[in-house]
Amino acid sequence: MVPVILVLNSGSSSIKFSLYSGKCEQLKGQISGLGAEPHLALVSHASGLTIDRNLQDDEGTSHKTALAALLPILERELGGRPVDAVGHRVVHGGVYHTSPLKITDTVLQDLKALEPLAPLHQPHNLAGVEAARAAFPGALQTACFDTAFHRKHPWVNDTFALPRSLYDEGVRRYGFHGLSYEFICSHLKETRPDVFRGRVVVAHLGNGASMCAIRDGQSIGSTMGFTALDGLPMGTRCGQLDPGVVLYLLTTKGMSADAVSDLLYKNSGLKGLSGISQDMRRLSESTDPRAAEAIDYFVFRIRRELGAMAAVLNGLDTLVFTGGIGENAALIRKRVCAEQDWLGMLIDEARNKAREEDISAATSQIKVLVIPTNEEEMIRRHTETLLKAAL
Ligand SMILES: Nc1ncnc2c1ncn2[C@@H]1O[C@H](COP(=O)(O)OP(=O)(O)O)[C@@H](O)[C@H]1O
Ligand SMILES: CC(=O)OP(=O)(O)O
Ligand SMILES: [Mg+2]
Repeated sequence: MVPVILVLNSGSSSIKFSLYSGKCEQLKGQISGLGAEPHLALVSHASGLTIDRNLQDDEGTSHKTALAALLPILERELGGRPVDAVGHRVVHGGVYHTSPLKITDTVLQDLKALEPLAPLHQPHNLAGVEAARAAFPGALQTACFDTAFHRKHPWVNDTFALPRSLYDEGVRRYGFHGLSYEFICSHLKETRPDVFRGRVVVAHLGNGASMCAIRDGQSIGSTMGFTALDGLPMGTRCGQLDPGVVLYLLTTKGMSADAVSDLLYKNSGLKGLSGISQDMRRLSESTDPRAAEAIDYFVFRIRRELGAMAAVLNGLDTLVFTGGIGENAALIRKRVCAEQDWLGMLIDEARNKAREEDISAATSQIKVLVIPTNEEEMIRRHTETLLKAAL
């Protein structure tokens, strides 16, 4: 029998979901704007059902209520067919979870303990697990980790220069967006094996944003660290920060730990710098100079990290853009790739605007690609493997 697999990717303000019959995607959608302007968009390739509507107040207040609104729709779509497995994106797997696994009560407890290290994601990921366990009690539940892809990166990229005891207790540079990087690698391996074997930097630029240096499909290093706060500035997260700033906020300004956490996770990044929005589309359309400055900083940090990664990789063969901004914002791609003569990197304006997969100019020494990521498909593959192993 072809297995039915549901994938849930619960993010900071959204729930992305896909329903598969075997390898075939049957339905895909997302609930966005949770807690603000919740919206449900869904397309079923199987039944032709499309939904594109705002959620009612009581449906969109939290991840839990949104899932409760979604589940009857999925059940109708399934028409009585049981769900064999539910695959979940779990952002933080800590030191020990280095590959996808079946969720048991013990695993769930373990993952809950990591909530403080990913407060924007982990509680929502696990709320998704609990909702799915209640709705589909017979189904295998799996956790697929954002951190797993990076666990074999070199020690120099895994550690901070802190006393060893902290490393030993798990204060490490984990790195995130691993399911996205894994998907990009599998796409490259299949369609461009020469590129796959080379020196690759992937820029996953979405509401959360990070970059990863990759060789032979292996993570060499990434911009995110112990938490998903580090590295590039994001929609609402600060990115790289002198830890002295945190000490200043706590001591001189007397802020509470919760207030500092809110500041760094929810009110910094593009939102904090612009004072307007966390949304790149809105900032790009704005004439406010603060919006332009927020974008300047975003682009500056990407270029800086690209230089650092090219140095670590001893050169660069390919740059890949992905994520909501990487896939859709031609102007950001153009600005990241402008004046990169030292790298010999040049993009073709027309191809960039048309969002072709290969946007490099004919004379460019570096390939520049735009590849839509698919974290849900990666979770499906892992879940299918675990399902087969469980039979
Ligand atoms: N056409 C576009 N131009 C610029 N930014 C865009 C465009 N489409 C989407 N984005 C941006 O992509 C970001 C969301 O990326 P996404 O990867 O979907 O986020 P998440 O991290 O929540 O999965 C938002 O900042 C949004 O404004
Ligand atoms: C890890 C992370 O930042 O995820 P997202 O991009 O979904 O916010
Ligand atoms: Mg994302």
